[in-house]
Amino acid sequence: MASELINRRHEADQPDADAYYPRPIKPWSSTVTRPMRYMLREQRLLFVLVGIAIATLVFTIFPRSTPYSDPFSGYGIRPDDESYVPAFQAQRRPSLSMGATGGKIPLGLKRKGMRVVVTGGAGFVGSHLVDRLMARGDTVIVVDNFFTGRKENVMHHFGNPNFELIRHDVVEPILLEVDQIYHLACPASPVHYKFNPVKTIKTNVVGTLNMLGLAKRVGARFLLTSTSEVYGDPLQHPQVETYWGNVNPIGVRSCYDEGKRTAETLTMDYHRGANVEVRIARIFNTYGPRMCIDDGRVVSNFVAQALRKEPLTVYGDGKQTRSFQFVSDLDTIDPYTAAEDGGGPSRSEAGVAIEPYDRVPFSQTQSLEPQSFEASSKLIELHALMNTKDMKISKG
Ligand SMILES: O=c1ccn([C@@H]2O[C@H](COP(=O)(O)OP(=O)(O)O[C@H]3OC[C@@H](O)[C@H](O)[C@H]3O)[C@@H](O)[C@H]2O)c(=O)[nH]1
Repeated sequence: MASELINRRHEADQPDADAYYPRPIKPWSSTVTRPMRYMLREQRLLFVLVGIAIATLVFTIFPRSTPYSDPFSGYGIRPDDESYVPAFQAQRRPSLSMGATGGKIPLGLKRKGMRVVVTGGAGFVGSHLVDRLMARGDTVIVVDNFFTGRKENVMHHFGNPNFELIRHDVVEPILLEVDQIYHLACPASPVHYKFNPVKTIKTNVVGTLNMLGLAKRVGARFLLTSTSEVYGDPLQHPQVETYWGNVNPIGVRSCYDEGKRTAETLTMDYHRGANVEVRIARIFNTYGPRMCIDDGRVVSNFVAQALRKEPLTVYGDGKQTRSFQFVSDLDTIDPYTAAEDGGGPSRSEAGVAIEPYDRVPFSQTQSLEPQSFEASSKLIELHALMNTKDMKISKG
């Protein structure tokens, strides 16, 4: 009993671990003098002063001259590109470029060309457009997944500091700071777009959504390359831009026809709903250099068969008609800017009507749609269409 009491008293005498004891306050003189003594020891202060002097000297002799660098991604940024001013910087933060110091011309004033992205730019039509934009002095970023596009189509621009090539599928989002977006990415030959129909419509819908989202985000102007196939099997000839078409929604070509129609819808909805500046070009049958020999379209098929001295295969009854144009006409002829009263936003049709194939033997019969596309002989220049100022909006 006694021992128990003794032990308890012992516990009571122990200091309480949780109790708060303020630290003894140091005299103020030691708080000030300790760091000073530290600095003065071993000539540390001298070293600091010499460091400041060297830094001042370096910044005076070599003023800041590197251009703005994109804070978002590594895509397409070149430190040597002084003409590059991101769209959002030019539009929303003008004071940044105007306020650049160091004896150089402010970045915004040195800018020469546009910074543009061309999706599908390694393809047949896209690569010709890229040539045109490069010649104009633009900085061009080509985005292509090389499903039908080929590096050889743009290889002659490799090494040009104004050119960049990115392997990317537009069904995945991409972030680029650009002023203009030319959206061409999609297989265009019936053989190719029917190869994987789900992928084709996904490219048209999701891919176009992604690029429109980009346009909205960076404030870029957007051009959609649509197709004469939005008229389906037209009941009106030639097709005027206000004609809404006659399209089969469940046919084998629907992935492309309806895909492009949806892409047009999305483009207009982004324009009306998000104020994105848009252009839509409905391109008719185009042929020319860089078209693949196995492209599957009628011109390449006929040329390949003629070279091999084989009979030309004409599908169906051979009475179908198309409007054809040489690819350079799409990129070099003076612009026809559409947007007639009641028409969509700068919609244009390109092509010239030709006679049906009435003198070639046909060796193959198959059920086909549509029977004819006829443009009203309007020729457009894609890049000129993109740069038109007028836009008339359909009231329909
Ligand atoms: O070997 C062939 C190939 C095609 N044809 C016929 O020639 C016509 C043209 O066919 P193509 O395959 O060249 O192209 P389509 O006109 O059907 O589609 C094209 O139209 C507009 C563009 O946007 C697209 O690039 C493409 O889909 C069709 O009636 C087709 O049946 C042949 O008679 N023989």
